Amino acid sequence: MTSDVVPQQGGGGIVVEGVRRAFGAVVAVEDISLTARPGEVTALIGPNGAGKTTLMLMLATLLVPDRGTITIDGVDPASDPREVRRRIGWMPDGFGTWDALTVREVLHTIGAAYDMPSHEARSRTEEVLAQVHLEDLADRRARVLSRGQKQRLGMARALLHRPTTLILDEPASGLDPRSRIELRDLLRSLAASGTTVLVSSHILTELQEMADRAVIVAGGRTIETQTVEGAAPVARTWRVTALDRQRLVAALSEAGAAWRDAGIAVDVELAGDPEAATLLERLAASGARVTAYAPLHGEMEAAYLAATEERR
Ligand SMILES: Nc1ncnc2c1ncn2[C@@H]1O[C@H](COP(=O)(O)OP(=O)(O)OP(=O)(O)O)[C@@H](O)[C@H]1O
Repeated sequence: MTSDVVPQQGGGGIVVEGVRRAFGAVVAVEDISLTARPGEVTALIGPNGAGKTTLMLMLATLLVPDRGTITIDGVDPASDPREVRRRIGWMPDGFGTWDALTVREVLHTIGAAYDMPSHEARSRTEEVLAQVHLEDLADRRARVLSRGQKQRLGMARALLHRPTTLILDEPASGLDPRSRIELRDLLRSLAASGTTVLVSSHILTELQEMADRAVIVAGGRTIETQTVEGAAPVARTWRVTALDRQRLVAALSEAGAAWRDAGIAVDVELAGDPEAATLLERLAASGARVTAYAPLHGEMEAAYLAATEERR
């Protein structure tokens, strides 16, 4: 094993087709298909128990599917787990570390596990410590790290061997606001340099800014895949406030808009952004003096709510 970036065979990225995995009578993943492309950040989102972690464990070679196929850079994790482990950086949701070692020693040990020559493991350790902003804590014992600091160490571990593919299960949980922004920027820059990034999270506002594509799963099945830019036409609620509420309500009724009271504001259901723009023009002309006009949920949140509504 070396630390060089591994050339991709054929179609790179992650391709999952019709995958199922049960634990006895519990079907954790029923039928999931998805593609995560090199150079993109793909968000894996879905309710608790949807099967996201189980799928990621299969991608990370730690579980074998009962049915369906998985390839990572064209390699099947079930038949060639060693090769897949060379290509992937895996950050589980909660992981143990060697508590007696320092942060730096943990990374040196990981480097050795990837058969990196010692000098290379050392220089690469310094690079990833800088990438995740852990330089100042490099000589602390891993056991005294805070939760967010442990998350950053997990990210450093995942990056150490320069994987082509990152599989990250809730990497932002426990991170403070600045660290979240830094993680987002890091993932974007890794994607820009050709890495395939698959990331699960429940924080949709954050994924909205980070991801190119979202795959929504529920009940162990893929229920929707969409590009983040393509998410805009979804129907969603817009919250409106105006200095003259009476005129606002009259103008909404005149426009035939479906609205309801929301305290000092009014919530309006609109089919998409073009309808929102047209309504805003009418409200401006009505003399209601609109002071705020914005969607209640981001595009990804709205798409998620719509896609998962009937499964509640
Ligand atoms: N080893 C196991 N044995 C039995 N059931 C399991 C096992 N692992 C997962 N499950 C079940 O499979 C389903 C999917 O779990 P999974 O952890 O993959 O969901 P998730 O989408 O990651 O959820 P969350 O968002 O809460 O992390 C759940 O109902 C869970 O209880």
